[in-house]
Order: sequence, then C-alpha cells, then structure tokens
Amino acid sequence: MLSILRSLGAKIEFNERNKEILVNTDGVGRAEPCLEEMRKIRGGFFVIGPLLARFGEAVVGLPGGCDIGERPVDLYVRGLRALGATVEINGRVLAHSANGKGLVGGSFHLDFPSVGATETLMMAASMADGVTVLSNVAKEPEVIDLARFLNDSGACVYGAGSDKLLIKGKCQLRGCECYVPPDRIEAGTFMLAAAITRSLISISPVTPSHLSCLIDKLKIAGCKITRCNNDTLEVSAIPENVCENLRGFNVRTSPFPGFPTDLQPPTMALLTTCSGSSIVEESVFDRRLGHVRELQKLGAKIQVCGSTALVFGRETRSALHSSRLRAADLRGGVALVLAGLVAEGTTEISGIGHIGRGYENLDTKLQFLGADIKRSIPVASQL
Ligand SMILES: CC(=O)N[C@H]1[C@@H](OP(=O)(O)OP(=O)(O)OC[C@H]2O[C@@H](n3ccc(=O)[nH]c3=O)[C@H](O)[C@@H]2O)O[C@H](CO)[C@@H](O)[C@@H]1O
Ligand SMILES: C=C(OP(=O)(O)O)C(=O)O
Repeated sequence: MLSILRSLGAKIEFNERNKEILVNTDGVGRAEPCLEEMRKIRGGFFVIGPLLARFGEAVVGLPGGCDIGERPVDLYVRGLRALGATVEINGRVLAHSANGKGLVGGSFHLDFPSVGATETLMMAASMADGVTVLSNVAKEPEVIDLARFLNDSGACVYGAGSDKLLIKGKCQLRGCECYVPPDRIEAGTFMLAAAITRSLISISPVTPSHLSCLIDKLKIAGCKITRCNNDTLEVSAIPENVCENLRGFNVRTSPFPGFPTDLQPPTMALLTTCSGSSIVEESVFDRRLGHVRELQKLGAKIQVCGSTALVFGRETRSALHSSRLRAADLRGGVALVLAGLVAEGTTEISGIGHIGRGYENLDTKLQFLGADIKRSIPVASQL
C-alpha cells in the first residue's frame, strides 16, 4: 500500500518512536508521470475507488492474498458501475468514469456484506458527485473506523455500523490525524494462545466489544476472562483457575458480529486440545480448512466434510506431538504456531512469510511471554 502511494507521488515518513506514519498526498496527481505510474500498479485494488474519483480512470491489479477459496470481485465491480464507472477485467482492472472526470452518486445493494467491497465503495462514494446509498453493507469495526477517518477528512458518511450507508460526496478531502485502533484479530490470537497453553495472558490495548463472540466461546470452554479496565483483558486457563480440562465448543464463522473467519484456524488448534467433540463450520470462505492437514500431522483427530470440520478433543493438551509443517496461509499459519507451542518436542514450520503479513514480531511477542520459539530465517527472506 505504501509503495503504491509513493509511486503516485505521496510522501511518507515514519516516526518509529511515536509509532506514527505521516502521509502527505499533496503531490499525488500533480506530477506529470503520475497517471503513467498508476498504469503500472500491480496491487492497489484497495485504492481503485479514490483513484477513479480523483483521476476519472484507474488501472490496478486484481487482489491477491491468502488462498482460502474464491475471492471474486463482482461486488466491487457492480458497485463501481453503480457510481458511473465502466470497469473491464483483463488480467488487470481497467476502470473509467463515464464522464471522464470522476464518479457520480448512486445506489447499490451488496448481495453479501463484503468488508472489502463496502470499504472500496465508501471511499469511492466519499469523493463522488452527489449522494450514494449502499445497503446490506459490512458492519465490521474496521468499516466504522474507516467511516470515522473519512469523516475526519471532511467526508460525510452516515450509518456506519448499521447495514445501510448514506454518503454525500465531496470533491476534495483534507488530511487529518487518525488513530489506528487495536487489531482485534491479533488480540484474539493471543487470547487463544493463553487458552491453548493453559496460562494467563493480559492483553492491551483491546476493545472487548469487538471480541464478544470469542469471549463467550472461551468462557464456555472454561477460561476465566476478566476485563481489567476499558482496554485490558486478562485470559486465564491456568489449571488452578479452570476446574477440569477445557471443554470443546462449536463455532460457525459469519460476518461481524458473528464469529470471525480469521480466528477460525487458531480456534481449531485450541479445540484439538479440549475435551469432547467440537464442530467448526467455515461459512465465509469456501476453502479455509488448509490447516487441518497440518494439524493432523501433529496427531490431531479431525474429520472434514465440505466446509465443516469435526474436531475430536483430547483429555490432555500435551497429546499433540511435533512434526514438520507448512503454513499455507496467514491464519492457518498462526494456528500451527499455537499448536506447536503445546506439541511435545520441536515443531518446525515453513512458509512463515504468510504469518508476517498479519502479525508484527509474533515470535518476539511469544518469547516475551515465555515461549520457546525462534525464527530460523530473517524477516526479509521469509517467503
Ligand atoms: C465477512 C468477513 O468475514 N470478511 C473478512 C474478509 O474480508 P475481505 O474483504 O477479504 O472479504 P469479503 O468480506 O469481501 O469476503 C467475504 C465473502 O464475500 C465474497 N465476495 C466478496 C467480494 C465480492 O465481490 N464478491 C463476493 O462474493 C467472498 O467470496 C467471501 O465469500 O477477510 C478479511 C481478512 O481475512 C477479514 O478481516 C474480514 O472480516
Ligand atoms: C485472509 C487474510 O488476509 P488477506 O485478505 O490479505 O489474504 C487474513 O487477514 O486473514
């Protein structure tokens, strides 16, 4: 994302000490080569809305990401067409606004509340000429946060967090100060790390209401979860706090406020160490069970039927044994790391570049918590 913005002429500076990123887009679109640069962009699907709105044209690559099933873009394309764009896909995405200048407000109903399509259309509509109404939109916290950022930048986005958005377009947005909220999936992963290792981890900053589904499930399992203040959660699964082995539970992933698809793989790792049988149903992506085969190499007993997995629990968490594993996607990879923390012996995981896309310094954070984990290849050559 940052290299795309830089290639368009944005100036980006990091202030490591204050964990700040300063983005200055004053130069974007002013320099002559800008449009030429845009035509070379390989990724950048995420910025197709603002590019179209600002330049009247955009040429970007199709989205990539983890291999977890079909990742169609029909909702993005149909939504942009509803705002007056012509969109053609030919290895890349080529889009033009009908009037050659920018987008116009319109109405669009999403067949599925896609997070990416909602965010793309929100950004596009914020700079379109007129009013846009989007219905059946995603309600994820990240959508609410993007609406806040757009509004702080001068946009008019109403209804974020509900299933309908009304957006009054503005021809120009301005800079603002933006606070990036805590990553609920990273926090959830550390909650699961506490549970699988039967230990106590205090996690902050975290927004507990973003993780209610996981909190409820971990309580059913027998974990003790304490909210220490507004942004701290303490998850305890240490044996003296938990009367017996943790119990299994059933999970069905669905859009927010349902159980997050991103936490399904690490949750499955936990369930392999709990007592009883658990049913895990993945309903958001159609091939997000790639980690099952790797967990089975550690001795986990899991049966798969379509997008549903039946996990046969264990009496003791240490029933897993070590093996050589390969992470084939981001959250599947972190599931293997969690399982490796409790498998007898040394577990070796390759393909860890996937994990780095979603977790900053996962190894050092786990070491800090007492885990015996080390990265055998430098960050730069992980893939
Ligand atoms: C609903 C949901 O849980 N979304 C997650 C999804 O967002 P992400 O934005 O990647 O995915 P979407 O929310 O768009 O996709 C969810 C579903 O919508 C379908 N789809 C999407 C776009 C489209 O044009 N047509 C279409 O049919 C996809 O095939 C998929 O089945 O992955 C992110 C990273 O893992 C998570 O942070 C999001 O919480
Ligand atoms: C699937 C994920 O990421 P991406 O959309 O980048 O593949 C994820 O964050 O779990």
